[in-house]
Order: sequence, then C-alpha cells, then structure tokens
Amino acid sequence: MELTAKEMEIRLGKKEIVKNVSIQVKTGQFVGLIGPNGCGKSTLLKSIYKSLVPQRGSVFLNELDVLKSSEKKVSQRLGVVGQFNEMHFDLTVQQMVMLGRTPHKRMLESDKQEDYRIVEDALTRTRLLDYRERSYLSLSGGEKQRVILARTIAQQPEFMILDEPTNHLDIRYQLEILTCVKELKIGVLAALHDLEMAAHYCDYLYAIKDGEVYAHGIPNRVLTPEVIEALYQVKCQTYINPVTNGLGFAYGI
Ligand SMILES: Nc1ncnc2c1ncn2[C@@H]1O[C@H](COP(=O)(O)OP(=O)(O)OP(=O)(O)O)[C@@H](O)[C@H]1O
Repeated sequence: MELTAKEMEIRLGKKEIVKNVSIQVKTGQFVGLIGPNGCGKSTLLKSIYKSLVPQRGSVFLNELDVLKSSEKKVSQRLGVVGQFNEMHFDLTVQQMVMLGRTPHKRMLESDKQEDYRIVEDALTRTRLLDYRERSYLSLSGGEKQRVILARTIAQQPEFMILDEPTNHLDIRYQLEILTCVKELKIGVLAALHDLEMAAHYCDYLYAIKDGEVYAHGIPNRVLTPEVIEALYQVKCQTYINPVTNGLGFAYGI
C-alpha cells in the first residue's frame, strides 16, 4: 500500500507549522522523518492520520482518500503508534491488544477464535506473552509503548505511522521494535530521532526543517555532516560504525 501526502499546509493558531510538504512512501518502504524538536514532524503525521485537519493538502493510501474517508475505513488500513499512550481507565494487556481488532468488527460483535490468534501473534512479536494479564496502567513507559505497538500489529494494518516509536525504550527494545516493524513488510512512515537507527532501518528519509522538506533521499545522501549541521545546529562527523558496519555519527556543539 502506497502513501501519498501532497502539498500539506498546517497552521496552528497564527503559526504556519507545516509549509507545503509532500511525502511519498512506496509499497513496502520504510520511510523516516527526521528533524529537530519542534520542526513539525508530529504535526505532519497527525494531519496524515486524521488527528488534525490541515489547511491544505491531500492524503491518499492507494486510491483511498484518507482525509475524506471515515475513521473506520481508514483504521482498517492504517495503524498508528503515537507519542503519548496515556489512558484513563485500566485494561489488561490482552484486552488492550484486542482493541486493535475493533476496526474489523461490527458494533458489539464478540471476539472470535481468529481474533485471539491474531492477538497472540502480536503479543509474541512484541515479546509480551508473559504480560497478558498485567494491568496496562501498572506498566513502565517502555512496556506501554510495546503494548501499543502490539495493539497496532493486531489491527493488521497495511500501512503504519510511528511517531518516535522508540521513545521510552532501552537500546535492546529500540532495536527489537524497529526490527519487528520492519519484518511486517508493510509501508511505514516513522518520525525518528536516532540518526543511526534512521540510517539502518529506513529505505528513504525526509529531513524537515522549520516545517519544510530540507532534504530527501536515501539515508546515505541525506545524512551528511552538512545536512545534519544545518538541521540541528551542531558540528558533526560521520564514520562507519564498527559494530553495525552502518553509518555512525559524532556530534559536538
Ligand atoms: N496547538 C498549538 N498551537 C500553537 N503551536 C503549536 C500547537 N501544537 C504544536 N505547536 C507548535 O508546533 C511546532 C511543531 O510541533 P511538532 O510537535 O509537530 O514538532 P516535532 O517536530 O514533532 O517535535 P519533537 O521532535 O519535539 O516531537 C512546535 O513549535 C510546537 O510548539
């Protein structure tokens, strides 16, 4: 499933936060959004997953006009892992992940054997099988993050949007979560802060600065010292990381 967001413009209050941004994610591609705090990544993602109405622009998932379609129709295809996962009522981990099945059900339809199988698979992929009876509210930030990912996997989306999915996670789980998402082999658009991870997991990157696309291309082309210095106002050198054999970054002010 292909995502095409065209000429997106978003104003919040009097401020223009996203300025004429176009993004494309081809079928099966893992595309990253990078850029400094406050550059507009979350705002752009929110407008793509219908949590914010843009002033201008269009979003298509293949032929589905996302901005003009119902929540239910969109959530049958699009899964979202957002930045904040707070809830006001408590459920077990199993119940939380089962919520991922909601878009595929009719009103008040009960859980079927197939739903339990899908939830089991999502819990296995996110290494949460031992947590199924735990209360969601009692979990740590990182554990909650994994439950939200499991819920999104149980939704069986054909496309996934992730807003800093590795927020709260220790390094092992950061790697595991991104590997787990990559293994789904669906189109992904993810805001990422860790540039080594962006270089490793993304097929293509959009670098955002002041609400505009500053650079885009394959990671090796975008993650140059010049672009990183311009984006983050730091000194930067790149090197080959001896552990991963991928791109590494050294920073200073
Ligand atoms: N309701 C609002 N009214 C006015 N400005 C807002 C509102 N919501 C967000 N902003 C501003 O919009 C800008 C972009 O915020 P956004 O959350 O999209 O950035 P981001 O790139 O995702 O940042 P981060 O990396 O810190 O998550 C910020 O300057 C933020 O303060």
